[in-house]
Amino acid sequence: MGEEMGRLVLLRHGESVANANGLFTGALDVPLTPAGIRESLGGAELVATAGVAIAAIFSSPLRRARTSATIAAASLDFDLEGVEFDWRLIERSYGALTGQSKADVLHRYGSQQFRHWRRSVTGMPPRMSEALHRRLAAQASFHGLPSEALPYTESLRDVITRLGPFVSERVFPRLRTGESILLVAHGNSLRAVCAILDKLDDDEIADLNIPTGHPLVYDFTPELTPVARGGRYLDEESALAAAAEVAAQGGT
Ligand SMILES: O=C(O)[C@@H](CO)OP(=O)(O)O
Repeated sequence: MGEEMGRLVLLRHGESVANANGLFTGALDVPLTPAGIRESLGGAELVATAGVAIAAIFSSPLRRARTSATIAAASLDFDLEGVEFDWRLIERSYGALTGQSKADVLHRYGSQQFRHWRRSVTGMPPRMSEALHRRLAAQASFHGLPSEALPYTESLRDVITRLGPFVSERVFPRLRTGESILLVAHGNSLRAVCAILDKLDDDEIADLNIPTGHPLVYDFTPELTPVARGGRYLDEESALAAAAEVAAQGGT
């Protein structure tokens, strides 16, 4: 039965400089750290070893995802020119929190507000200033993208809304024809993809954390329901330990 359906592999970019410094990143266009480069390579090698024949790679156009997608393409012997970029995979806009220290925000506003902004479905960080918006829009990765690619702030619900059409227009049709896909994106844009695939409720979304560099594989029934809810990490034990570390960022 489900054998002819393609597989979907979700890969969060490797550790970025902002991740390493404990900053809210969102639309900040930061590079990977050396450890993040190694993580991306390790993640791609796991996909290659698992024998998933990737027919399409979609990536967020932000630098940290682009680098990870490039590393993955090279390890999977996938034509670099064939990597497709889609702005809808960009990280959730963290509004005025962009670039701020998670520990400072936690200290200033308390754990309830911190978790509401960071993990709830409806929580919206305060809107960013015009000056910050101008500075972020001027980053090279945003050149040529539509204005919707850089909202002044965003809830996870907004990210789910922008990714719904991406999943139904670009992902599902290829899975139906048996093509396997690699999606390279960000912690919160991938949480939104999981929310769509698994039809997660608000509490499940709030508890979901995606670690950097660990491939998460979904297999589907012909009705495009995940065979295993939540998918399966190729390196389950270390991925779950890394997800717990993400959950604890900022001291929560
Ligand atoms: O800072 C961010 O943009 C995200 C992902 O790196 O962090 P968080 O896990 O706190 O949502």
